[in-house]
Amino acid sequence: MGLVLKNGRLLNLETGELQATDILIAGDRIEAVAEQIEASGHEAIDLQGKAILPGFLDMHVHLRQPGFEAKETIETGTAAAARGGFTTVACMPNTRPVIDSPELIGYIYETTAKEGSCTVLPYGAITKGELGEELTDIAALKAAGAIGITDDGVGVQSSSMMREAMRIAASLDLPVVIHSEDEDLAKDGCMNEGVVSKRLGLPGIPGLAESVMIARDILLAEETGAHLHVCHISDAWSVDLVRYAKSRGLKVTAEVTPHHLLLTEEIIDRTDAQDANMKVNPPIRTEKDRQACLRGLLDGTIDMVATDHAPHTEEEKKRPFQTAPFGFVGLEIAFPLLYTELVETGQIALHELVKKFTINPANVFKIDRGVIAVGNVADLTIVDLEAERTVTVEEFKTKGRNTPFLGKKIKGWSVLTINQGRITYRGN
Ligand SMILES: NC(=O)N[C@@H](CC(=O)O)C(=O)O
Ligand SMILES: [Zn+2]
Ligand SMILES: [Zn+2]
Repeated sequence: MGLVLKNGRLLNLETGELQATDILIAGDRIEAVAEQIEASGHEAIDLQGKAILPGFLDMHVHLRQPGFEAKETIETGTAAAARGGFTTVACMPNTRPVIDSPELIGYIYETTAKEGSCTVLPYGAITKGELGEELTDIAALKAAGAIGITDDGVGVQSSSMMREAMRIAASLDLPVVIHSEDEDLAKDGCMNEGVVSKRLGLPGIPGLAESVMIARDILLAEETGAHLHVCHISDAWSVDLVRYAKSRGLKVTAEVTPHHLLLTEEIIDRTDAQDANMKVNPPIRTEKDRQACLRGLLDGTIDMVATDHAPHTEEEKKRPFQTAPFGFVGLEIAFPLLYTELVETGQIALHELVKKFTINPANVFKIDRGVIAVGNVADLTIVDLEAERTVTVEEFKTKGRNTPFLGKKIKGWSVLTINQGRITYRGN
Protein backbone atom coordinates (compact mmCIF):
# COMPACT_ATOMS: atom_id res chain seq x y z
CA MET A 1 0.00 0.00 0.00
CA GLY A 2 1.29 3.42 -0.95
CA LEU A 3 0.33 6.98 -0.14
CA VAL A 4 -1.63 9.01 -2.69
CA LEU A 5 -1.68 12.78 -2.51
CA LYS A 6 -4.88 13.89 -4.25
CA ASN A 7 -5.90 17.25 -5.70
CA GLY A 8 -2.64 19.10 -5.29
CA ARG A 9 -1.15 21.72 -7.58
CA LEU A 10 2.40 20.87 -8.60
CA LEU A 11 4.66 23.87 -9.15
CA ASN A 12 6.50 23.68 -12.46
CA LEU A 13 9.97 25.05 -11.69
CA GLU A 14 10.54 26.00 -15.34
CA THR A 15 7.35 27.85 -16.14
CA GLY A 16 6.02 28.74 -12.71
CA GLU A 17 2.65 27.16 -13.48
CA LEU A 18 0.71 25.35 -10.79
CA GLN A 19 -0.77 22.25 -12.43
CA ALA A 20 -3.50 19.99 -10.98
CA THR A 21 -1.62 16.86 -9.90
CA ASP A 22 -1.89 13.65 -7.88
CA ILE A 23 1.24 11.93 -6.59
CA LEU A 24 1.68 8.28 -5.59
CA ILE A 25 4.44 7.48 -3.11
CA ALA A 26 5.60 3.90 -2.54
CA GLY A 27 8.24 3.25 0.07
CA ASP A 28 10.73 6.11 -0.04
CA ARG A 29 10.17 6.87 -3.75
CA ILE A 30 7.79 8.76 -6.00
CA GLU A 31 5.97 6.06 -7.96
CA ALA A 32 3.67 8.16 -10.13
CA VAL A 33 2.91 11.79 -10.94
CA ALA A 34 -0.30 12.35 -12.93
CA GLU A 35 -3.42 14.49 -13.15
CA GLN A 36 -5.52 11.66 -11.72
CA ILE A 37 -4.29 8.65 -9.75
CA GLU A 38 -6.69 5.97 -8.53
CA ALA A 39 -6.60 6.07 -4.74
CA SER A 40 -8.12 2.65 -4.02
CA GLY A 41 -5.79 0.31 -2.19
CA HIS A 42 -3.71 3.23 -0.93
CA GLU A 43 -3.81 5.67 1.92
CA ALA A 44 -5.04 8.98 0.47
CA ILE A 45 -4.69 12.59 1.55
CA ASP A 46 -6.78 15.32 -0.08
CA LEU A 47 -4.54 18.36 -0.63
CA GLN A 48 -7.50 20.60 -1.52
CA GLY A 49 -5.62 22.51 -4.20
CA LYS A 50 -2.57 23.35 -2.12
CA ALA A 51 0.84 23.75 -3.75
CA ILE A 52 3.16 20.76 -4.05
CA LEU A 53 6.83 21.75 -3.88
CA PRO A 54 10.03 19.74 -3.66
CA GLY A 55 11.15 19.37 -0.03
CA PHE A 56 13.41 22.28 0.88
CA LEU A 57 17.15 21.99 1.51
CA ASP A 58 18.91 24.22 4.02
CA MET A 59 22.67 24.07 3.76
CA HIS A 60 23.30 26.04 6.97
CA VAL A 61 21.76 24.88 10.23
CA HIS A 62 23.01 24.60 13.82
CA LEU A 63 21.49 21.51 15.46
CA ARG A 64 23.71 21.95 18.58
CA GLN A 65 24.10 18.25 19.30
CA PRO A 66 26.38 17.04 20.81
CA GLY A 67 27.05 19.35 23.71
CA PHE A 68 24.54 22.18 23.56
CA GLU A 69 21.31 20.22 23.98
CA ALA A 70 19.77 23.03 26.03
CA LYS A 71 19.76 25.12 22.83
CA GLU A 72 18.61 22.38 20.40
CA THR A 73 18.92 18.67 19.62
CA ILE A 74 18.87 16.72 16.40
CA GLU A 75 15.33 15.68 17.34
CA THR A 76 13.98 19.19 17.94
CA GLY A 77 15.97 20.88 15.19
CA THR A 78 14.86 18.42 12.52
CA ALA A 79 11.26 18.63 13.77
CA ALA A 80 11.54 22.39 13.25
CA ALA A 81 12.97 21.73 9.80
CA ALA A 82 10.04 19.49 8.89
CA ARG A 83 7.56 22.11 10.08
CA GLY A 84 9.33 24.64 7.86
CA GLY A 85 8.99 22.37 4.81
CA PHE A 86 12.62 21.24 4.88
CA THR A 87 13.53 17.64 4.10
CA THR A 88 17.32 18.06 4.08
CA VAL A 89 19.52 20.16 6.32
CA ALA A 90 23.29 20.43 6.50
CA CYS A 91 24.49 20.86 10.07
CA MET A 92 27.38 22.95 11.29
CA PRO A 93 30.23 21.47 13.31
CA ASN A 94 30.49 24.14 16.04
CA THR A 95 29.15 21.73 18.64
CA ARG A 96 30.89 20.47 21.82
CA PRO A 97 32.97 18.56 20.93
CA VAL A 98 33.43 20.12 17.52
CA ILE A 99 32.63 17.72 14.64
CA ASP A 100 36.26 17.26 13.64
CA SER A 101 36.63 13.47 13.48
CA PRO A 102 35.08 10.66 11.42
CA GLU A 103 33.56 9.21 14.62
CA LEU A 104 31.62 12.40 15.23
CA ILE A 105 30.40 12.51 11.63
CA GLY A 106 29.15 8.96 12.25
CA TYR A 107 27.47 10.12 15.47
CA ILE A 108 25.40 12.69 13.53
CA TYR A 109 24.23 10.10 11.01
CA GLU A 110 23.41 7.54 13.73
CA THR A 111 21.50 10.00 15.91
CA THR A 112 19.57 11.29 12.89
CA ALA A 113 18.58 7.73 11.93
CA LYS A 114 17.09 7.29 15.43
CA GLU A 115 15.65 10.72 16.16
CA GLY A 116 15.60 12.80 13.00
CA SER A 117 12.62 14.14 11.06
CA CYS A 118 14.63 14.99 7.97
CA THR A 119 17.81 14.05 6.15
CA VAL A 120 20.83 15.52 7.96
CA LEU A 121 24.13 16.01 6.16
CA PRO A 122 27.02 16.97 8.44
CA TYR A 123 29.90 19.30 7.71
CA GLY A 124 33.26 18.51 9.24
CA ALA A 125 35.52 21.18 10.73
CA ILE A 126 38.46 22.63 8.81
CA THR A 127 40.60 22.89 11.95
CA LYS A 128 40.64 20.72 15.05
CA GLY A 129 38.24 22.13 17.63
CA GLU A 130 37.67 25.05 15.24
CA LEU A 131 40.68 26.57 16.97
CA GLY A 132 42.42 27.57 13.76
CA GLU A 133 45.66 25.86 14.77
CA GLU A 134 45.78 22.46 13.12
CA LEU A 135 43.95 21.01 10.11
CA THR A 136 41.59 18.08 10.59
CA ASP A 137 42.00 14.83 8.64
CA ILE A 138 39.88 16.14 5.78
CA ALA A 139 40.05 12.92 3.73
CA ALA A 140 38.86 10.88 6.73
CA LEU A 141 35.98 13.32 7.33
CA LYS A 142 34.92 12.96 3.72
CA ALA A 143 35.17 9.16 3.87
CA ALA A 144 32.88 9.21 6.94
CA GLY A 145 30.27 11.25 5.06
CA ALA A 146 31.10 14.92 5.61
CA ILE A 147 29.59 16.92 2.74
CA GLY A 148 31.98 19.85 3.10
CA ILE A 149 34.36 21.48 5.53
CA THR A 150 33.79 24.64 7.53
CA ASP A 151 34.77 26.33 10.79
CA ASP A 152 31.41 28.15 10.88
CA GLY A 153 31.09 30.40 13.88
CA VAL A 154 34.62 31.67 13.33
CA GLY A 155 36.71 32.54 10.31
CA VAL A 156 39.94 30.72 9.53
CA GLN A 157 42.39 33.54 10.22
CA SER A 158 45.54 31.91 8.86
CA SER A 159 45.80 32.32 5.09
CA SER A 160 48.38 29.55 4.73
CA MET A 161 46.17 27.12 6.64
CA MET A 162 43.17 28.01 4.48
CA ARG A 163 45.32 27.56 1.37
CA GLU A 164 46.36 24.08 2.50
CA ALA A 165 42.76 23.15 3.42
CA MET A 166 41.64 24.24 -0.05
CA ARG A 167 44.37 22.23 -1.75
CA ILE A 168 43.25 19.10 0.07
CA ALA A 169 39.54 19.82 -0.41
CA ALA A 170 40.08 20.41 -4.15
CA SER A 171 41.79 17.04 -4.51
CA LEU A 172 38.82 15.41 -2.72
CA ASP A 173 36.17 17.42 -4.60
CA LEU A 174 34.83 18.64 -1.26
CA PRO A 175 33.30 22.13 -0.85
CA VAL A 176 35.03 24.62 1.46
CA VAL A 177 32.27 26.50 3.24
CA ILE A 178 33.37 29.79 4.72
CA HIS A 179 32.30 31.91 7.63
CA SER A 180 34.14 35.02 6.43
CA GLU A 181 35.28 37.16 9.31
CA ASP A 182 38.58 38.92 9.82
CA GLU A 183 38.81 38.94 13.62
CA ASP A 184 41.23 41.83 13.62
CA LEU A 185 38.68 44.02 11.83
CA ALA A 186 35.65 42.59 13.65
CA LYS A 187 37.30 42.96 17.08
CA ASP A 188 34.67 42.74 19.82
CA GLY A 189 31.85 44.20 17.77
CA CYS A 190 28.25 43.26 18.50
CA MET A 191 26.39 44.89 15.59
CA ASN A 192 27.01 46.46 12.21
CA GLU A 193 29.57 49.26 12.30
CA GLY A 194 27.79 52.35 11.03
CA VAL A 195 25.54 55.24 11.96
CA VAL A 196 23.38 53.17 14.32
CA SER A 197 26.30 51.64 16.25
CA LYS A 198 27.79 55.12 16.62
CA ARG A 199 24.51 56.58 17.81
CA LEU A 200 24.07 53.78 20.37
CA GLY A 201 27.74 53.73 21.37
CA LEU A 202 28.06 50.02 20.64
CA PRO A 203 31.20 48.47 19.13
CA GLY A 204 30.68 47.67 15.45
CA ILE A 205 31.67 44.92 13.02
CA PRO A 206 32.41 46.52 9.65
CA GLY A 207 31.15 44.88 6.46
CA LEU A 208 34.78 44.91 5.45
CA ALA A 209 35.54 42.23 8.07
CA GLU A 210 33.50 39.90 5.86
CA SER A 211 34.46 41.10 2.40
CA VAL A 212 38.24 41.12 2.86
CA MET A 213 38.09 37.45 3.84
CA ILE A 214 35.86 36.62 0.87
CA ALA A 215 38.37 38.39 -1.39
CA ARG A 216 41.23 36.36 0.10
CA ASP A 217 39.36 33.09 -0.21
CA ILE A 218 38.30 33.76 -3.82
CA LEU A 219 41.99 34.19 -4.70
CA LEU A 220 42.87 31.00 -2.83
CA ALA A 221 40.04 29.14 -4.55
CA GLU A 222 41.27 30.26 -7.96
CA GLU A 223 44.79 29.14 -7.14
CA THR A 224 43.81 25.77 -5.68
CA GLY A 225 40.77 24.97 -7.81
CA ALA A 226 38.65 24.41 -4.69
CA HIS A 227 34.88 24.86 -4.64
CA LEU A 228 34.33 27.81 -2.32
CA HIS A 229 30.90 28.31 -0.78
CA VAL A 230 30.31 31.62 0.97
CA CYS A 231 28.01 31.44 4.02
CA HIS A 232 25.45 34.03 5.11
CA ILE A 233 26.56 36.86 2.80
CA SER A 234 25.58 40.22 4.29
CA ASP A 235 27.54 43.03 2.70
CA ALA A 236 27.31 44.79 -0.69
CA TRP A 237 31.03 44.48 -1.35
CA SER A 238 30.85 40.72 -0.67
CA VAL A 239 28.10 40.29 -3.27
CA ASP A 240 30.21 42.15 -5.86
CA LEU A 241 33.18 39.90 -5.09
CA VAL A 242 31.15 36.72 -5.61
CA ARG A 243 29.74 38.16 -8.84
CA TYR A 244 33.29 38.87 -10.01
CA ALA A 245 34.42 35.35 -9.09
CA LYS A 246 31.54 33.84 -11.05
CA SER A 247 32.34 36.04 -14.04
CA ARG A 248 35.82 34.49 -14.01
CA GLY A 249 34.26 31.04 -14.13
CA LEU A 250 35.42 30.07 -10.65
CA LYS A 251 33.67 27.45 -8.55
CA VAL A 252 32.37 30.03 -6.09
CA THR A 253 28.82 29.81 -4.71
CA ALA A 254 26.95 31.71 -2.02
CA GLU A 255 23.97 31.69 0.30
CA VAL A 256 21.96 34.45 1.95
CA THR A 257 19.65 34.30 4.96
CA PRO A 258 16.06 35.58 5.11
CA HIS A 259 17.09 38.10 7.79
CA HIS A 260 19.80 39.67 5.66
CA LEU A 261 17.28 39.91 2.80
CA LEU A 262 14.54 41.52 4.87
CA LEU A 263 16.01 43.56 7.72
CA THR A 264 18.32 46.51 8.26
CA GLU A 265 20.41 47.62 11.23
CA GLU A 266 17.53 49.91 12.20
CA ILE A 267 15.94 46.93 14.02
CA ILE A 268 18.43 47.58 16.80
CA ASP A 269 17.71 51.28 16.80
CA ARG A 270 13.95 50.87 16.87
CA THR A 271 13.85 48.30 19.62
CA ASP A 272 15.48 48.27 22.99
CA ALA A 273 19.23 48.26 22.38
CA GLN A 274 19.47 45.55 25.02
CA ASP A 275 17.30 43.07 23.10
CA ALA A 276 19.76 40.38 22.06
CA ASN A 277 17.06 38.73 19.93
CA MET A 278 18.19 41.28 17.33
CA LYS A 279 21.82 40.14 17.57
CA VAL A 280 23.25 37.93 14.84
CA ASN A 281 26.51 37.34 13.07
CA PRO A 282 27.18 38.58 10.46
CA PRO A 283 25.15 41.52 11.73
CA ILE A 284 22.16 42.97 9.94
CA ARG A 285 23.57 45.82 7.86
CA THR A 286 22.31 48.82 5.90
CA GLU A 287 19.53 49.20 3.32
CA LYS A 288 22.24 49.40 0.66
CA ASP A 289 23.61 46.04 1.76
CA ARG A 290 20.15 44.51 1.95
CA GLN A 291 19.39 45.70 -1.58
CA ALA A 292 22.70 44.28 -2.80
CA CYS A 293 21.90 40.89 -1.27
CA LEU A 294 18.45 40.90 -2.87
CA ARG A 295 19.88 41.91 -6.24
CA GLY A 296 22.47 39.15 -5.90
CA LEU A 297 19.76 36.59 -5.21
CA LEU A 298 17.70 37.77 -8.19
CA ASP A 299 20.57 37.82 -10.71
CA GLY A 300 21.95 34.42 -9.66
CA THR A 301 25.10 35.68 -7.94
CA ILE A 302 23.69 34.19 -4.75
CA ASP A 303 22.67 30.61 -5.43
CA MET A 304 20.46 29.78 -2.50
CA VAL A 305 18.69 30.79 0.67
CA ALA A 306 20.01 29.24 3.90
CA THR A 307 18.58 30.00 7.32
CA ASP A 308 21.69 29.86 9.54
CA HIS A 309 19.20 28.52 12.12
CA ALA A 310 21.12 29.29 15.34
CA PRO A 311 19.09 28.55 18.48
CA HIS A 312 20.19 29.79 21.90
CA THR A 313 18.50 29.56 25.30
CA GLU A 314 16.30 32.34 26.59
CA GLU A 315 18.72 32.86 29.48
CA GLU A 316 21.61 33.44 27.10
CA LYS A 317 19.58 35.86 25.02
CA LYS A 318 18.54 37.79 28.13
CA ARG A 319 22.14 38.76 28.75
CA PRO A 320 23.24 42.33 27.98
CA PHE A 321 23.43 42.99 24.25
CA GLN A 322 27.21 43.05 24.15
CA THR A 323 27.74 39.67 25.83
CA ALA A 324 24.74 37.67 24.59
CA PRO A 325 25.45 35.09 21.85
CA PHE A 326 24.84 35.84 18.18
CA GLY A 327 22.12 34.00 16.25
CA PHE A 328 18.49 33.68 15.11
CA VAL A 329 16.29 30.64 14.66
CA GLY A 330 14.95 30.41 11.14
CA LEU A 331 13.84 26.98 9.95
CA GLU A 332 10.14 27.29 10.68
CA ILE A 333 9.58 30.70 9.13
CA ALA A 334 12.14 31.07 6.32
CA PHE A 335 9.90 30.14 3.40
CA PRO A 336 6.72 31.93 4.52
CA LEU A 337 8.74 35.07 5.33
CA LEU A 338 10.25 35.25 1.86
CA TYR A 339 7.03 34.19 0.17
CA THR A 340 5.16 36.98 1.91
CA GLU A 341 7.81 39.68 1.62
CA LEU A 342 9.27 38.92 -1.81
CA VAL A 343 6.76 36.86 -3.85
CA GLU A 344 3.55 38.54 -2.75
CA THR A 345 5.14 41.96 -3.32
CA GLY A 346 6.15 40.97 -6.86
CA GLN A 347 9.91 41.11 -6.33
CA ILE A 348 10.54 37.46 -7.24
CA ALA A 349 8.40 34.79 -8.90
CA LEU A 350 7.31 31.88 -6.72
CA HIS A 351 9.17 29.26 -8.78
CA GLU A 352 12.36 31.34 -8.74
CA LEU A 353 12.20 31.55 -4.95
CA VAL A 354 11.48 27.83 -4.67
CA LYS A 355 14.58 27.06 -6.76
CA LYS A 356 16.67 28.86 -4.14
CA PHE A 357 15.34 26.40 -1.56
CA THR A 358 15.50 23.22 -3.68
CA ILE A 359 17.24 22.53 -6.98
CA ASN A 360 19.93 25.17 -6.49
CA PRO A 361 21.34 23.92 -3.17
CA ALA A 362 20.97 20.33 -4.43
CA ASN A 363 22.98 21.12 -7.56
CA VAL A 364 25.66 23.16 -5.79
CA PHE A 365 26.31 20.41 -3.23
CA LYS A 366 25.62 17.53 -5.65
CA ILE A 367 22.79 16.16 -3.54
CA ASP A 368 20.33 13.88 -5.29
CA ARG A 369 17.23 15.83 -4.13
CA GLY A 370 15.21 18.90 -5.01
CA VAL A 371 13.18 17.58 -7.97
CA ILE A 372 9.76 15.93 -7.97
CA ALA A 373 9.86 13.15 -10.58
CA VAL A 374 9.01 9.47 -10.87
CA GLY A 375 11.76 7.34 -9.34
CA ASN A 376 13.17 10.14 -7.19
CA VAL A 377 13.28 10.08 -3.39
CA ALA A 378 9.88 11.21 -2.10
CA ASP A 379 10.87 14.48 -0.43
CA LEU A 380 8.18 17.09 -0.72
CA THR A 381 6.30 19.77 1.08
CA ILE A 382 2.73 20.93 0.63
CA VAL A 383 2.31 24.65 1.11
CA ASP A 384 -0.80 26.72 1.79
CA LEU A 385 -0.21 29.94 -0.12
CA GLU A 386 -3.40 31.59 1.16
CA ALA A 387 -3.71 31.26 4.93
CA GLU A 388 -2.04 33.95 6.98
CA ARG A 389 -0.65 33.08 10.42
CA THR A 390 1.27 34.92 13.09
CA VAL A 391 4.76 33.85 14.12
CA THR A 392 4.39 32.68 17.74
CA VAL A 393 6.92 30.82 19.86
CA GLU A 394 4.17 28.57 21.24
CA GLU A 395 4.02 26.80 17.89
CA PHE A 396 7.79 26.40 17.55
CA LYS A 397 9.26 22.92 17.39
CA THR A 398 12.72 24.41 17.89
CA LYS A 399 13.88 24.99 21.44
CA GLY A 400 15.01 28.45 20.38
CA ARG A 401 12.86 31.55 20.73
CA ASN A 402 15.42 33.95 19.34
CA THR A 403 13.96 35.60 16.27
CA PRO A 404 13.29 39.23 15.38
CA PHE A 405 10.19 38.14 13.43
CA LEU A 406 7.90 37.32 16.38
CA GLY A 407 4.38 38.61 15.89
CA LYS A 408 4.74 38.95 12.15
CA LYS A 409 1.78 37.83 10.00
CA ILE A 410 2.95 35.70 7.08
CA LYS A 411 1.58 33.35 4.41
CA GLY A 412 3.01 30.28 2.71
CA TRP A 413 3.20 27.86 5.62
CA SER A 414 3.83 24.18 5.03
CA VAL A 415 0.91 21.97 5.98
CA LEU A 416 2.43 18.58 5.13
CA THR A 417 6.07 17.56 4.78
CA ILE A 418 7.24 14.18 3.51
CA ASN A 419 10.84 12.96 3.82
CA GLN A 420 11.82 9.73 2.09
CA GLY A 421 8.16 8.77 1.83
CA ARG A 422 7.50 9.35 5.53
CA ILE A 423 5.20 12.09 6.85
CA THR A 424 7.41 14.24 9.06
CA TYR A 425 5.05 17.15 9.65
CA ARG A 426 1.32 17.66 9.41
CA GLY A 427 -0.27 20.97 10.32
CA ASN A 428 -3.28 22.96 9.25
N1 LIG B 1 25.05 33.13 13.00
C1 LIG B 1 25.17 33.35 14.28
O1 LIG B 1 24.90 34.47 14.70
N2 LIG B 1 25.58 32.40 15.14
C2 LIG B 1 26.01 31.08 14.82
C3 LIG B 1 27.41 31.03 14.29
C4 LIG B 1 27.56 31.41 12.85
O2 LIG B 1 26.73 31.06 12.00
O3 LIG B 1 28.55 32.06 12.49
C5 LIG B 1 25.92 30.21 16.06
O4 LIG B 1 26.46 29.09 16.07
O5 LIG B 1 25.22 30.60 17.01
ZN1 LIG C 1 28.82 31.79 10.44
ZN1 LIG D 1 26.06 29.44 11.16
